[in-house]
Amino acid sequence: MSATWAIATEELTRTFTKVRRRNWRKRQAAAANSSLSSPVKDEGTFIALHRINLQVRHGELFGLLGPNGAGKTTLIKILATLLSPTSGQAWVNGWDVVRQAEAIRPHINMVSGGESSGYGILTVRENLWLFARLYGVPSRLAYERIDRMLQIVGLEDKAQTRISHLSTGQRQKMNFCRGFITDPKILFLDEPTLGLDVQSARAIRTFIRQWLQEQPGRTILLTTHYMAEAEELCDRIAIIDHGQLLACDTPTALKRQVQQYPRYLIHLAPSTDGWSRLSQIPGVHSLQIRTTTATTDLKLSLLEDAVIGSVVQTVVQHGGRILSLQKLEPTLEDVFLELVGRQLNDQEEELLTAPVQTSD
Ligand SMILES: Nc1ncnc2c1ncn2[C@@H]1O[C@H](COP(=O)(O)OP(=O)(O)OP(=O)(O)O)[C@@H](O)[C@H]1O
Repeated sequence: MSATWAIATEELTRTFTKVRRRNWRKRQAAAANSSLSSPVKDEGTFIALHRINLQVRHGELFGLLGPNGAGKTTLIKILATLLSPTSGQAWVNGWDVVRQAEAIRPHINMVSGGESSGYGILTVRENLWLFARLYGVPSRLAYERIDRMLQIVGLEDKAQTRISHLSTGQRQKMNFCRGFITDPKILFLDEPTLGLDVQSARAIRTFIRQWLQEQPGRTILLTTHYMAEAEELCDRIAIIDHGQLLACDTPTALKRQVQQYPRYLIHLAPSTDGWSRLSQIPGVHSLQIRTTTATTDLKLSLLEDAVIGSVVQTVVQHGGRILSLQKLEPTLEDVFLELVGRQLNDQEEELLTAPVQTSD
């Protein structure tokens, strides 16, 4: 495969062997007392990645979105040459991840949210300098980059602090800096803003964009649980679940896939009137009614935008007091729900996907 793509995979598959540990200790003891060299294991195979075909362009910010256990980290580890595929192939900058791992490594870097890398007795600045030197970055340039990065993530006052004295979030910020000080051509960011406060996460997102714009050709593969983050940052997004690639496109194109009809949400002052009559209006495709103590919410899907006029008229004629009316644009959450069958972030659940309580 030529270097046309920053990252490419073909039928990439990774399985893990499941070892059932029933009676493990008993069997170990039995083996120790017998001529058997090791206990017998019941084994099964678990498919973490199944025939993934993916192409990421040079200069792209490409997102991997998927629930826990979807296979995101496994994919990143294979691309970062830390794990071998079971079958299929993968290339980074045109090099094969198995046969040409040595060629790939100087040009990539990887940051995993929540990792605890580094040497506790060294300070933040010393740790980062050490990593930069391992990649052959000249000492002065390394210090320049370190100081810039620490400033960007707001960690400059901790530069001389031993990393064993850092909080989890501060350590995460340091790891983020580590990813950039080697100026990689291709960077793997696995949940880079996991657990960070809102302001720090925003600063990191701004920097990621800026870093890509500074020099064309740099590529980032990012995994995140945060839909808004994926939507804000990524040029294209791949949605994976149970090791399978379910969709891959720009956020706009993905959202277009799930919205067939224009949708509207009307908040009414609480009322008990028979709003199900709205579904009789020509052009109303579907209607959901949800009643809370504060409002009666009508979610409508219409054959065309013009129908909203008749809906409003009917509501007013029947004494409905409209508190607000909004057109609902599809979100990545809708796409995810449609493809995966459940939400990525339960806490982000909103009216759009909440069960309809009544339909009077
Ligand atoms: N070394 C391993 N041995 C056995 N199973 C593994 C191993 N590594 C990962 N798995 C399994 O492979 C599946 C995919 O894991 P992976 O870490 O890639 O998911 P993920 O999408 O990154 O999830 P998360 O969002 O929770 O980090 C999981 O079911 C996991 O239990």
